Amino acid sequence: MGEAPKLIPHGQQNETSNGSKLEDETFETATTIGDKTYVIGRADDETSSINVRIFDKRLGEWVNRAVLGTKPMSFEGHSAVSLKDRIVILKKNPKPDDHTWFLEVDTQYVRQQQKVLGTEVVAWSKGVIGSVEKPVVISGPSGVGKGTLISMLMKEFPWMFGFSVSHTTRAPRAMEKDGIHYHFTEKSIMEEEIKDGKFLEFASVHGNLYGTSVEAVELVSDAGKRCILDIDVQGARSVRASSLEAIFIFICPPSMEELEKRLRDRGTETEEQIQKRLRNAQSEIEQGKSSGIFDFILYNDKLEECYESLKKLLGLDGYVIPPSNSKREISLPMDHHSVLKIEDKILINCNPLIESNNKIMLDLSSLEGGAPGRTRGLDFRYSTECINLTFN
Ligand SMILES: Nc1ncnc2c1ncn2[C@@H]1O[C@H](COP(=O)(O)OP(=O)(O)OP(=O)(O)O)[C@@H](O)[C@H]1O
Ligand SMILES: Nc1nc2c(ncn2[C@@H]2O[C@H](COP(=O)(O)O)[C@@H](O)[C@H]2O)c(=O)[nH]1
Repeated sequence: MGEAPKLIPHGQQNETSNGSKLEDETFETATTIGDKTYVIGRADDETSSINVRIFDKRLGEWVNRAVLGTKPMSFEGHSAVSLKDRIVILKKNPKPDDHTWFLEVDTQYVRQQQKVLGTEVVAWSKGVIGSVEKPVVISGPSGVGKGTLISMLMKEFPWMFGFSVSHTTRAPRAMEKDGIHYHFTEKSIMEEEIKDGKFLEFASVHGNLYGTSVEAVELVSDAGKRCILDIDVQGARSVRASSLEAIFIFICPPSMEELEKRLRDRGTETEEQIQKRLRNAQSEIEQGKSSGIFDFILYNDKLEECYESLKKLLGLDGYVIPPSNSKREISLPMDHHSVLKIEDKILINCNPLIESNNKIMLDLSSLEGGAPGRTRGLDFRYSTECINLTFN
C-alpha cells in the first residue's frame, strides 16, 4: 500500500466540488479523475519541467504510467482543472505562447497508445490560441512528385504551411540536410524511440524505416501553421486510424512508364532501388485508389495543372488569404490566480492588485485536436461575469 497524495488529506490544496484547484506552496496540485489522483508539480531536477505522479485510490498505491508528448517547461507554479478525460494546466508567470497545457488521461489517443505500447499512459498536449486548419497528409508512389508539389505549396504560402520533418534510417542524398529534409537516424535509436511512444506513425518503406514523430507535428502547430505530412500509404493508414484529424490526398502518376522516367531522371536511386520502388508503386497505387483511406486522388500529369487542383481542394485557388497578424492579444495572469470551472468555461481570477482586467474566461467548447500534437482553438476572453472568489 502506498501513501496517498499528501495534498488531499492535509488540505493543502482546495479542491472544490466543481473540480477547480488552488495551488499550494510546493507548486503541486492534485486532481482526481475517476479512480486516479494526478499530482502535478515541478520535477526534482534542474530542468524545471513538470512531473506527474499518479495515485490509484482503488489500489491505494502509486502507479507508473508512460508519459507521452513534450513536457511543459519553465514552470513557476500552476493551477489545474479537471475535465472528463484530461486536466487543464494554467501556468503562472507564463510566456506569451506557453500558458496552457493539457494532461490527457483518458482520451481516444491515450487509450489507443495504451493498446499499442501495452502499458498505461498519459499524454501532454500544449494549448494554442486560435484555430489552425487540419493537417494535410500527402501520399503516392516514389517519384510521382509529392515533394515537388509540397515545395510549391510551401513556397507560395510560407506563412500557412509547415512541413513535418520525418525520421528515416536511409542515407541522406547529396542535397539533403539533416533536420530539414529528414532527421537521419540510426535504426537502433529509432526503434528505441518507437518503443517509447515518440512516433505518431512509422513504417518500413523500400527497405528503410521512416516515421513521423509527435514532436515534428507539434513544432508546426507551435508555429501556428498547417502541417503537411509526406508519408507512404502504410503511414497514411496509421494516421487515419489515429486521433489526428487530417485531410488525406493520394497522388497518382499518369502511367507507370512516366513514373519510371521521373525516378530515373531524378538520378537519386541506384538501379536496384529504382526497381524496388517501382515494384512497390504498383501495390501503393492500388491501395491508394481502393483502400478508402484517401479523401482525394489527384493525377500528376502536367505539374502546373496538378498544383492548381491541389490548391483548389485546399481552398486556396483564386483569393489568397494574406498572413494574419490578428491573433487576439490577452494578458494572462502574471501572479496568483484561482480558477473555477462553470459548465464548459473556466473562469480565471487574477490578483486584482496586479491585473487591471482581472477576470479571464477560457471557453472549452471551442477546443480542437489534442495529443498527439497541440490542442487548438484556445479562446480566452476578458469576462464580465462577477464570481466571488477569495485570494490566498
Ligand atoms: N508533373 C511532373 N512532370 C514531370 N516531372 C515531374 C512532375 N512532377 C514531379 N516531377 C519530377 O519528378 C521527380 C520526382 O519528383 P519528387 O521527388 O517530387 O517525387 P516524390 O513523390 O516526392 O518522390 P519520393 O517519394 O521518392 O520522395 C523530380 O525530378 C521532379 O522534378
Ligand atoms: N510512413 C512514412 N513514410 C514516409 C515518411 N517520410 C517519408 N515517407 C515516404 O517514404 C517514401 C520514400 O521517401 P524517400 O525520401 O526515400 O524518397 C515516400 O513514399 C515518402 O512518402 C514517414 O515519416 N512515414
